[in-house]
Amino acid sequence: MRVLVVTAVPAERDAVTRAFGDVSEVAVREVPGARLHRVDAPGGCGVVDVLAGGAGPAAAAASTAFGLVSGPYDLVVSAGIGGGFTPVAPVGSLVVANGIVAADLGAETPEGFVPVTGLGFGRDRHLPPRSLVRDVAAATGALSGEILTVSTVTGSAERAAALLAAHPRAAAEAMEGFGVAEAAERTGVPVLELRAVSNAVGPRDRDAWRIGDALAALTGAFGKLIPVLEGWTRHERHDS
Ligand SMILES: O=C(O)c1cccc(C(=O)CC[C@H]2O[C@@H](n3cnc4c(=O)[nH]cnc43)[C@H](O)[C@@H]2O)c1
Repeated sequence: MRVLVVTAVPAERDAVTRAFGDVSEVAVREVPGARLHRVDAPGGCGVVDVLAGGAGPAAAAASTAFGLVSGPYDLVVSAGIGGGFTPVAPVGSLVVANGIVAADLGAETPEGFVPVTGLGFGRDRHLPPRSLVRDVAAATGALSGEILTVSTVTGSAERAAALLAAHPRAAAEAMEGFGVAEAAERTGVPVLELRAVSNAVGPRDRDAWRIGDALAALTGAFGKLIPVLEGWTRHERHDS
């Protein structure tokens, strides 16, 4: 099993690698355009490469594309902290995406926001494998829902309400998932997005972000994830 995990910042990357042991013992591999932190999956069942690719969908897409060069990979995971929509995804909870949605990719019109698909081109969502989402949710306790990819962190109740009106199945928002998925899709590699909720989506209150708790939840989730990913890549990848 070979998995590429893409986070935004080094603190998130280290929260992932910490699930596999001492961060100081992680092997660093430089590949053109990306720096991979490689850990051995428990039980000798493969490798997990973790990449802090930068914030936002463009940085995420570019760094994922470079990271994929060192493949082949069975799966790409967009992971990190994120904002949770209240009351579905409270601070400290985990969300696994059953849809990775580009929430602000489109056009404003007199009738409201229209996604690129409504304009007749592009795509505005990627769908992770259903059986994998189900198994990851069961193993980690994550709830499954749509995770919105936004270029601007939501900072008002009005914007949160508008996003929910446009995407009623949204559970969380973050800034990289759609970019990671766009790169993965171009090489035919399945994608997953997993977020630990650090803050509520709504009026900006940076002091209320529980980043440490969310990073700890991310570490805990990855500790439970590997047997699921290993089973899925071995048995189910081709029929889900
Ligand atoms: O300051 C720190 O110590 C620190 C440690 C880890 C991560 C951070 C970040 O700021 C990560 C930025 C990353 O987080 C996602 N995120 C988190 N909350 C939201 C949100 O409400 N709306 C959108 N994105 C969110 C996002 O993917 C950022 O790239 C800081």
